[in-house]
Amino acid sequence: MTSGTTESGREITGASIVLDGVEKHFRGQSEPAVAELDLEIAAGEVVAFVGPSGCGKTTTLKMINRLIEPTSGRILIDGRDVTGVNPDKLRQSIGYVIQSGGLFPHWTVERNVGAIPRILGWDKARIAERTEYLLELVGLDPAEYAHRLPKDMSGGQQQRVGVARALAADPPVLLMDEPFGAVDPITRVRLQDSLIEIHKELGKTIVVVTHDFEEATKLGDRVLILSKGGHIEQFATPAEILATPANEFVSEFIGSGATLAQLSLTRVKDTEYDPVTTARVGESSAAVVARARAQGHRWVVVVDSTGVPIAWPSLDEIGATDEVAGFVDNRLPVVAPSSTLHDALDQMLAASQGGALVAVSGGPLLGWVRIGTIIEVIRGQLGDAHADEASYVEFAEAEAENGGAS
Ligand SMILES: Nc1ncnc2c1ncn2[C@@H]1O[C@H](COP(=O)(O)OP(=O)(O)OP(=O)(O)O)[C@@H](O)[C@H]1O
Repeated sequence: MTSGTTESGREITGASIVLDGVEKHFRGQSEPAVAELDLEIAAGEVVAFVGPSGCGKTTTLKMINRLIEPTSGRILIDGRDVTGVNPDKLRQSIGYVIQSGGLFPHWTVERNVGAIPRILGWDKARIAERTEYLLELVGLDPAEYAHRLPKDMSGGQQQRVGVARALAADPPVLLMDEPFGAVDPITRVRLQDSLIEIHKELGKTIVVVTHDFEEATKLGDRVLILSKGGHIEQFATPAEILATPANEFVSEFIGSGATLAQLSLTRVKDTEYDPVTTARVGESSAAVVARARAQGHRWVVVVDSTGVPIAWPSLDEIGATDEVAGFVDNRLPVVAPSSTLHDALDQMLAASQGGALVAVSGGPLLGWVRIGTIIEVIRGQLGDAHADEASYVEFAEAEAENGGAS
């Protein structure tokens, strides 16, 4: 395992992955699914594989943990050739997450997460401690979820358990095959944000296969664009790919998604937040209104006992009852600092609000970001070179004027 720190000072616990002339020729097929692929992924890096259907993304991913045996070539993890290693042993050291979660439906969450540590012979106390840590890491309260069955959880929650399970034995590498492909768009954004947080915390090497170029630009430090036969068209940072597509294939592939992907290059944390007045359920409404007025705020954010925002009422709405009500607004636009500007705009427009609250998942409320702030950033990004995209800005501005919390 490689040690050291990233630019942000985080410890790298991931391992490098090298594919050296790797090829997969399925029996009965005239062409190889993946031909002579050379690829180097640095320790602690997140790499997203994208490309048209059938280009060999999944085959390449599954060769890394040898769920698919390469026909030829070498695969090195942390410098060690793993093509001759016992595949079961190898898979215990590489986390793997698939689209549907792949959980055992009749096992509790706790049992699912502890599956590999049990095979590795960990004692019960160590497994219990690790499970609790991991459930918290993926944003699930252990007290509430450890004893649940996957069938009694939402798709997004099951995916969180899938990630916890994949990380159970602290593998240096995490492979993910369309991990968020089967959940609704809002859950998808939250799961992406959680993955970014987890990566920041753990510094693993992550390889993620996705159909969605925008998701690739959001998650990947670098994006690998493949064409048929696992041919590399471009392997570069999202910004590089958008600024200088390597060839016509890449330009066409990113084509209509390019504008949205531009918005994905800037994160909410790169913009300015405005402060909010918060209120607790049951507090005196008059005191809350006075506090908000003193700050010049026309809205307050009601938070639950753990500090998680639950509603964003106006002062008139707050003043309608003596005490702050515990109403939970299920459409509340909340984004994480790692969310992209595109995620933030989506949330605002879906909620018909002129802003979105910024909160670390399950953590403190940091403030709110105005649609106007985002529009300014987009304007700067698009510049004059993309005058036609101005219509998107106008659309967003019109939405902002039509109402919401700005
Ligand atoms: N088990 C198999 N036997 C024979 N051919 C296979 C097998 N698995 C994949 N292939 C073929 O290999 C090629 C690459 O498939 P692969 O699943 O890796 O593509 P992909 O890029 O992940 O596609 P998608 O985005 O549709 O999942 C395809 O032509 C596919 O039909």
